[in-house]
Amino acid sequence: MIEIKNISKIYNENTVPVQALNEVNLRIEKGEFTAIVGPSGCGKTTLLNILGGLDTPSSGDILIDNANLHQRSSSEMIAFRRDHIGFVFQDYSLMPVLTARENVEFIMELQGKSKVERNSRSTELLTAVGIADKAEKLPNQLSGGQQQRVAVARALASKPKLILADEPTANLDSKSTTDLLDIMRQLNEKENITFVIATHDQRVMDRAKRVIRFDDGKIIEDEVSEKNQASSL
Ligand SMILES: Nc1ncnc2c1ncn2[C@@H]1O[C@H](COP(=O)(O)OP(=O)(O)OP(=O)(O)O)[C@@H](O)[C@H]1O
Repeated sequence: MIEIKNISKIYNENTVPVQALNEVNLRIEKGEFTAIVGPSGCGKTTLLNILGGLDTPSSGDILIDNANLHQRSSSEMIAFRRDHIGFVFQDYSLMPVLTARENVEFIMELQGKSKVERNSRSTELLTAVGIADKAEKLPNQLSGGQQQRVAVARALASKPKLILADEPTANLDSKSTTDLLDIMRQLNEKENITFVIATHDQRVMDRAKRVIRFDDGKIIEDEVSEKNQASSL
């Protein structure tokens, strides 16, 4: 599904260029639940940003379902991201003036979906992440764990094939982390959504089907966990 071919990224903004990714090759199949791990600065966020079309590689190609991601024009890229990729960030990144429901529905509004359709989908998603009763609350009326659940529901609103999550559990307590991982794994199993998660969190690694370890912009280990495949859920 996703083929990362010889991707390198060099940041030239400072006097000394930084090579964040160094000829990375990787194939991620549909339905994977993959953790990208490694020390701070090893290139995890850079990889996710390039995979999500938020940043461009210095060289190399990314193919998603055989189509070259970065050969799109900027308007095509915006539409592709909106329709096919969901993002979950460490700081939740919810819009503070919108309720949980409105945050979830925002992308559907951009897609031109009717109010009835938006409402039914947001109810379904907020129920799936266990906070339907908080639909009319603003983000600052919710706990961190609840806000991250809204962020996951929002990421799913456009029915994406791929969710990219950057340190989604970094600000969560243990119970919220377990709950969030349960929700993400269930979505992965039931709807075959591919998850790629950059993380330092051992609890995420323990639940991942595959753990890819980076160091200094390169893959140094790529391990599939037999115990975390679907049958063990
Ligand atoms: N916009 C930028 N300009 C210059 N250098 C950058 C930029 N973004 C990242 N870098 C550098 O690229 C390297 C990889 O950064 P990246 O954020 O991808 O690492 P990371 O593995 O996600 O780190 P962390 O775990 O701390 O989030 C680091 O050396 C970082 O300082």
